[in-house]
Amino acid sequence: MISVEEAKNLLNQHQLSGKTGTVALDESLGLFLSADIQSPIDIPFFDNSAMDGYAIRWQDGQSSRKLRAETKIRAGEIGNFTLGEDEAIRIFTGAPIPNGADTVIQQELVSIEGNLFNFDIENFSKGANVRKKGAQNTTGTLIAKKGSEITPGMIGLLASVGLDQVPVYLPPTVGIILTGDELMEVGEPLSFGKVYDSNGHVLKTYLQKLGVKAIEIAKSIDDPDLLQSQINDFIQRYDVLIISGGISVGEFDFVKKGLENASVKELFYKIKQKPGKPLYVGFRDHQWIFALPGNPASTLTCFNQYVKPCLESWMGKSNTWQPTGLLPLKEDYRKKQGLTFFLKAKEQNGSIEILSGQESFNLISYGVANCILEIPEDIEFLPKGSMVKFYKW
Ligand SMILES: Nc1nc2c(c(=O)[nH]1)N[C@H]1C(S)=C(S)[C@@H](COP(=O)(O)OP(=O)(O)OC[C@H]3O[C@@H](n4cnc5c(N)ncnc54)[C@H](O)[C@@H]3O)O[C@H]1N2
Ligand code: MOO
Repeated sequence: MISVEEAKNLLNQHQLSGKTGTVALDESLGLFLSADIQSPIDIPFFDNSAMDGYAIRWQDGQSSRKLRAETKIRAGEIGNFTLGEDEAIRIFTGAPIPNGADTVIQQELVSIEGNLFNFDIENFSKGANVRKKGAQNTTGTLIAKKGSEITPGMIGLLASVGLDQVPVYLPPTVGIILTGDELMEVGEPLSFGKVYDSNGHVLKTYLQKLGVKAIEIAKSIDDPDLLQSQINDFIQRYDVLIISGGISVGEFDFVKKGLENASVKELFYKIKQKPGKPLYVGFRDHQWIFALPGNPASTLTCFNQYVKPCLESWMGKSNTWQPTGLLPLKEDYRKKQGLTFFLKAKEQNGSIEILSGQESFNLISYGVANCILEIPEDIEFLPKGSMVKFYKW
């Protein structure tokens, strides 16, 4: 059995990265850029007004001038206007500045008497309220770096320069096999001896949260031949194979043998941790294979701690093994030495509360947990206030 640290080091050294490609801008949220982005155009594309008001020529140097009443320049205007000497032209936010003008006086700060436009010149400087062409970026400027996460803000930036397709690291395709004769689908009345499948729902939705779209789930009864044919089939068709359950030492745990038969190379099996001790990770060519212990808390914890960082690095994210941070414990904590404990916890107001209901079958604490806490193998007691590593979902 290896330690948590050894397992994470092995995975980190064996990183697999995904293919690159392009996706539609609106499909790119949460993915990572696979190339630097240079702006194809100047933004703003033309000098335009930052206010509803009046465009003037500063050099006229007067606080009173003729209002050219027949002209109004709106946003979207494509006409070409020129400001005469000692003139002011009505203009609206986003509209192109007329030739000859260089300043906009905001409408609340002017007075109009008949055809005469007046303002207090002391309140303005040359260039006021004009958004200059290229002020955001000029053509060819590096606006986003390779490896950056595509956030809603990044999508706004890329849209502002007109990109409809975005170069990204493509997410892996994932096949999930859920093992166990006892599994029933949610929505049906539960029978004696059975359990609702929760792992399938956790894995599918957690993968979706990470940006994985191509997901297929198969259920397998505890029959070695059926399991073998499902493993063989999924391993041909998916970048990543995740199996839930059947990886322990019971008579009906056929997963490890099935993976060996499919030429999967074992990276490790069993970690000194609770929950999730019998975690198995293997690989084949450019594929990850994760066999997660079936207990629900073990599946979720192993996904958060091991599968998620591997898939995030596949998708171009960096530093995926870092904890979210360190925070002080709200109460004393005691455990046995020898295993790293991952605990469901709640981070709130700068401290960490360990929740009750930590058993491997018990999902109650997961309903309120917003992070997983790591207590190292050699620790027996941590007094209140001790700094601990935590990992957000
Ligand atoms: N003799 C030993 N027995 C066990 C050991 C051990 O070291 N020696 N390890 C225990 C630990 S720790 C874990 S974790 C489990 C892992 O077992 P498996 O990966 O083989 O998982 P299963 O036996 O198939 O299932 C375990 C448990 O989880 C429930 N389950 C399974 N799949 C689902 C699902 N999709 N949704 C909800 N619940 C699921 C299943 O009904 C079992 O109760 O082994 C221990 N045993
Ligand atoms: O480690 Mo098992 O994952 O305790 O239930």
